[in-house]
Amino acid sequence: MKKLMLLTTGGTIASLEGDNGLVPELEADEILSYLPGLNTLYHIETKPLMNIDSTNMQPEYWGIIAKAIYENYDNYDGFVITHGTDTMAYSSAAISYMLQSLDKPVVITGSQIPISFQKTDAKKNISDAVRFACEKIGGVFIVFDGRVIQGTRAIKLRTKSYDSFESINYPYVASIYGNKIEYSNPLQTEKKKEIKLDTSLCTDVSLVKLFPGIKPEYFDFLKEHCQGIVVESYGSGGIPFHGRNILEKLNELTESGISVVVTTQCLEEGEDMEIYEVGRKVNQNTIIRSRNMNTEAIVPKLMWVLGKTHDLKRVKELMETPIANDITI
Ligand SMILES: NC(=O)C[C@H](N)C(=O)O
Repeated sequence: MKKLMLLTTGGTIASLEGDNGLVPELEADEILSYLPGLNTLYHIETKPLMNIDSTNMQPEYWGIIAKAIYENYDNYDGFVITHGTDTMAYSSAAISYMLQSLDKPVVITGSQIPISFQKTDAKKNISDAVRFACEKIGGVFIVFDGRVIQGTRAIKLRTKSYDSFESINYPYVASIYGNKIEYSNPLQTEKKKEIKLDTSLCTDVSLVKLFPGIKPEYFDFLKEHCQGIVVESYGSGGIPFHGRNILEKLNELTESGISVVVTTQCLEEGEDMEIYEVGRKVNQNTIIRSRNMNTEAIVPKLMWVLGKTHDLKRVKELMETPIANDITI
């Protein structure tokens, strides 16, 4: 019988109706009690870590989750984390950076409807997550509505539907049909690896979504408060220089030692700053290219990289190096 650890952090899945809306209340064992059959198939031990709506997730809590897995790694065949959906994609990416060289599955799941409700997606999602946590595959994954998504590639696309999560610029790792798992690509045999934990972060990071008319002065404020800035530009990755000159501001930021990553507001296909003048004018030697990473991965990756170095060249190198399948071009 496979031995798994269930770590709980809160979210809708653990919520009850309170006087003021849904609040995470259920403890790990209470969640499992809704799925009595699971204990006959798997040996599951529980570890409650926190009980929060994931809207309240903080970067420091990612480290708590990663450490808990690291400390228990040798004693289990796989790990399941229950988590709210709102910031699940950020957490799955962050844990993918903090915990590397995994040769066992770390599976994050949650639900759109509490497990305590009559009609709920929670039971299916936990059953699927537990099933996938028994696989011989290493890495961090989100399992939701029968889809297995690489931890660095997920976004929450829908606020209410069961198929809330999508995999961006990367195929689903697998699909789950009851007890059957269908992989999108043949599984590579995993070599025994030495798990690595690195939870250091610099949280002085900002995310800016460009819009026509955005004030350059906004970046003066960020210069005083940030070590790293992610700019969600438009389309293939251009930065405006007419009228309100944002390009000039980004150059000022990098000159003062701040790391600037350019990505795109388009969800699919990533940036390609080679195509247009508005992209080519961006200084490719200093500005960090995000290629086809998604924002939910770029933000925690930048915090994680800045936790190691503030040297602009080194930050650029690390950010542009694929980790846990986060970049494929
Ligand atoms: N479906 C959910 O889990 C949403 C909830 N607000 C959370 O992220 O914790």
